[in-house]
Amino acid sequence: MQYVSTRGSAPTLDFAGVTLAGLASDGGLYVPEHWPSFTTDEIAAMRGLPYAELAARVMQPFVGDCLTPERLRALCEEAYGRFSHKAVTPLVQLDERQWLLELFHGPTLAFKDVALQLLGLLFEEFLERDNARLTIVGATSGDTGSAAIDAVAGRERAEIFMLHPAGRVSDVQRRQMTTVLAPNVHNIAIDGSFDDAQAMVKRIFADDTVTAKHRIGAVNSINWARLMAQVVYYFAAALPLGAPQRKTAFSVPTGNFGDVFAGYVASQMGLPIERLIVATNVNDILHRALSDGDYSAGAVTATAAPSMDIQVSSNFERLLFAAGGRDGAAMAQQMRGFEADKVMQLTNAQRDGMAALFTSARADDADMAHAMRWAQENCCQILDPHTAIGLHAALASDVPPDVPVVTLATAHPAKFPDAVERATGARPALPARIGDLFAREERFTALDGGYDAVRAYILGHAS
Ligand SMILES: Cc1ncc(COP(=O)(O)O)c(C=O)c1O
Ligand SMILES: N[C@@H](CCOP(=O)(O)O)C(=O)O
Repeated sequence: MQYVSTRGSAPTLDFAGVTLAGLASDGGLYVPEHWPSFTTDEIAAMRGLPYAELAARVMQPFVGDCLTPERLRALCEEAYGRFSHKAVTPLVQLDERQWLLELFHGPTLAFKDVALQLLGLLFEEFLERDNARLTIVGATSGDTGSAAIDAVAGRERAEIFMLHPAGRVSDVQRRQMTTVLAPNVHNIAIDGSFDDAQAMVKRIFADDTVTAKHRIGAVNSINWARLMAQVVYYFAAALPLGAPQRKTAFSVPTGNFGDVFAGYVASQMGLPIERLIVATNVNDILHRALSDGDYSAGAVTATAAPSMDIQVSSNFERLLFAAGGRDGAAMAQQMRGFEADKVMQLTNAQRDGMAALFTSARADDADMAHAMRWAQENCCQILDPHTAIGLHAALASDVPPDVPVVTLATAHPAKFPDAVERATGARPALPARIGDLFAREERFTALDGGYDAVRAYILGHAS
């Protein structure tokens, strides 16, 4: 399998190449040059497989000959062996048609672990092969940071610089990052929003002084391997609900559009998906883009679901490219316009390409709290704020009544105890394995000098 950039002018790479490259050199995002697909019989034969085996089967076409099937399976077994639930991503029934897909049983309690546990191993594999080192630069609104740090801490060939917006992640999220004291981990609190942090990361990739000295890598969902690993759990959820004979709908709490784009990829591979519901908080650029074609970024508003406090939604570019006819030159021009003005109108082709599969909904903090209470009162389930936004959208959707609706439960409620307690009166406890989180020493550097300060810090500390 070869990968092409959404902006058309970066070199074509194989899977190992895109995994280590992260962002394409023309500023675009890598996507497979075509979507591999499974037949109905091949999908039916996946039913009942252990998660690691299912993962290897779904991902093999993307990996191509960069890993043997046996090696890919071994890496999946190692990655998913660290999850605290044997099913890895268990399905929980809420009522006759509503389901939750619990994606938070990994080491850092959010869906990011599903991809990042594997990505850490893939980095090691490919860096060993090239006898190379990688300087990872990432941005987080709370969950990618800890999952990436857990996956990379202590590794020989990689170091990580993780930028988070100061004061805009929960205390648990911050401590999950800043209490990891491994020498190859550098936490940086920036003065700004997640969007500012993400823009700095993209600038680092384009900064010749930095890239001349260090090979820069990505752990954010700009890295194709992140999305590839997330495709798997759409299969894991749909198979027990009747796929490939029966369709499933998914409601996906969305910020950077990685998780829901993985659902789009699953549908392109032949998984029968009735609908992908894009659920946003009041930072609703994606809801506006999908409902009336207006992709214009305003200021980021802080909400009770801080990981989705995002206005510039990186992976939307992958959907615009795929749904709009795969025209790299046009995409580059459209994105240059957006980067300059923060305003973009979707083309008719792009809107038509999305209309059949995607709908969207927006939830404010009151809607979120209402959904949390619904789950608590009707199903004895305590949800985290992001999952509750997904459930709000699922309950409000007009999916046909015979189609099961699966909400992706993207984080453990204990990551957001204050918001959960405010909405439900229940204060979720941290799982025992991180029960001492608030007693651990924290280490991070606060930088308020914008891009130049971050760049100088990385240049001064990268080995
Ligand atoms: C808990 C949680 N839910 C949902 C999201 C949104 O996922 P995505 O950015 O892939 O759209 C995030 C962050 O990205 C998150 O951390
Ligand atoms: N919500 C994310 C934001 C970064 O998204 P990513 O999927 O592109 O890494 C976070 O928790 O950091």
